[in-house]
Amino acid sequence: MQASMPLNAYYAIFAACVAVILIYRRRQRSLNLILNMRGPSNPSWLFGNMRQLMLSDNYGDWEFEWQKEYGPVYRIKGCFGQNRLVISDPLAVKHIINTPTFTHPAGFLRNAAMAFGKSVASVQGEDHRRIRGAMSIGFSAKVVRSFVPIFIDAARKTVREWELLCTPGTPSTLNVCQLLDRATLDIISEAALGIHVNTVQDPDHPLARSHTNILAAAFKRSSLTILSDYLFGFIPGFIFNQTIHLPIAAMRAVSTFRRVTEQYIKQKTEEFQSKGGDGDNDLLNVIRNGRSGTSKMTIAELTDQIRILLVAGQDPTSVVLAWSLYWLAANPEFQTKLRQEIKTTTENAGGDDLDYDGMPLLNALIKETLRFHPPVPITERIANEDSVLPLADEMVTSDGRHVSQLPVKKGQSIMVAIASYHRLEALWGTDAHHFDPSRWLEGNPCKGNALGPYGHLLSFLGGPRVCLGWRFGILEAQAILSELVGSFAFTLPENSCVRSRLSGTEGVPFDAGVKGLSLCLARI
Ligand code: HEM
Repeated sequence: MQASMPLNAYYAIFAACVAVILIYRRRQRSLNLILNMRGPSNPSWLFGNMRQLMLSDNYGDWEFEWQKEYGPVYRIKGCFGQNRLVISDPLAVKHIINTPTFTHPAGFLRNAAMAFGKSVASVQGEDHRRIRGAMSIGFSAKVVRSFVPIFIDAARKTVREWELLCTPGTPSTLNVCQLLDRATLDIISEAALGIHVNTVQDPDHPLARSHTNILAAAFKRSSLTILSDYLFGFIPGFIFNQTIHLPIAAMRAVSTFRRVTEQYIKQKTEEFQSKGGDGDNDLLNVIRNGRSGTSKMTIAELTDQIRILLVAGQDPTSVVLAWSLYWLAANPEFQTKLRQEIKTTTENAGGDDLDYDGMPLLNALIKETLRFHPPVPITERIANEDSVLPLADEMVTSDGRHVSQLPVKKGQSIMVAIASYHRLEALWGTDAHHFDPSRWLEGNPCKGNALGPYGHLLSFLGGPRVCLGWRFGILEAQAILSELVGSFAFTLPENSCVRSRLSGTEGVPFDAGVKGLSLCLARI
């Protein structure tokens, strides 16, 4: 016979169980700092805060407000309730970009591998060190300087095309992005491969068409791409690799780009061999001839590197040029002074190469543009093992604790907030949210240590995966802007309504809701 327990005892046991669960969960919560971090409320279980972050009307609308409210380290929600960290704290960023524990997410690496092959952007560890080591010879200051005539030639062709499009004597409104995109594509095709595609004058070159299509496919941003970027990381590799055969525009664009680039590189290689190993001074040849021994790349590997250069080396520079022209149009006084600086420097050079680094206004404009509109405003990393992030400033948790370091678990997603880092008032001053190139005229305006290679900016990231082409991009922007600003006066059209929107990984200008930038041009 069963002994019966009084009802009160059941209630007592039930209450005790609930208390144990609550205490356990509370203890777990207090042990897992991420759950106790402050951050915005979650508007959707499916998308979390990702649509606010990635699809906002003006890049940073939400992110900069969150930073103001929660500081340089906070938690947002990703898809399906995932916890993500958003970090602009200088010490934590330095740790993340310099420590091999933190790598690109699997989805990014697979996408990059599918589009470009085994390129420097999609490999890790020893492979990355070897390929980067072999490529770096093509990006020394000396080699990059040898490309200046290519930069100037493309800029002058752009000037001529704009002249044809403008009505003589009156300012004409043009979408400047179209020709900036083509000029930067002409430059990278010639510098990387020695091929004159001349899309500034004829956009219908097969390489240009395949390039445009792959960018269009890769750079779409929507709720669907937010979900697919997240889910792709979970698909087994052998299934993911089959998606290339799907009959959709994006996959057709990838296959065509791979095929077309392969044809051109094969043709260049045959030329190179027929000349007994001698050839043009393009990156393909410089890198091919550069190293011996274990760091030497096979032809297949070289092909993959040229593919990534054609994309990574074109779009961000075009974005910097577009935003620079936008801010010049918005700041006529600065524009006039810059034009005078270009004129004086050109006269002093007397036909020799311009000393671009000796032009304070030009460099102030480029640095402020890179600060205010870093072409890559945010980049994701995953912790591949448990780790502890040091923090420059103490973080306050939602239960009021002050912590000076943040433990992160293996698998944690971290958004390195490049654009937010550039808006930290502690580093850049209380006017960090204002575009003001003059801040660069009296020494370096950043109150912290340099994390990246240029101007204390994070625009090129830093550490072992620092942008390979940062010198190339800066010199290209210097040369092209000198030509364009020396030839045209730029003003904003009436009712100009330009926003920065995320397209792929980049914050590009959108004018009245459409990708591009309309400016009024008048020939000087
Ligand atoms: C002003 C223009 C540019 C900006 C702001 C820029 C920015 C960046 C950033 C932020 C990264 C790191 C992305 C990440 O890890 O998430 C990167 C990587 C890279 N960039 Fe640039 N970039 C520019 C121009 C160029 C140019 C002109 C080239 C080549 C000619 C280039 C080639 C590369 C390559 C190959 C990588 C991958 C490096 C690696 O993973 O080791 N970039 N760039």
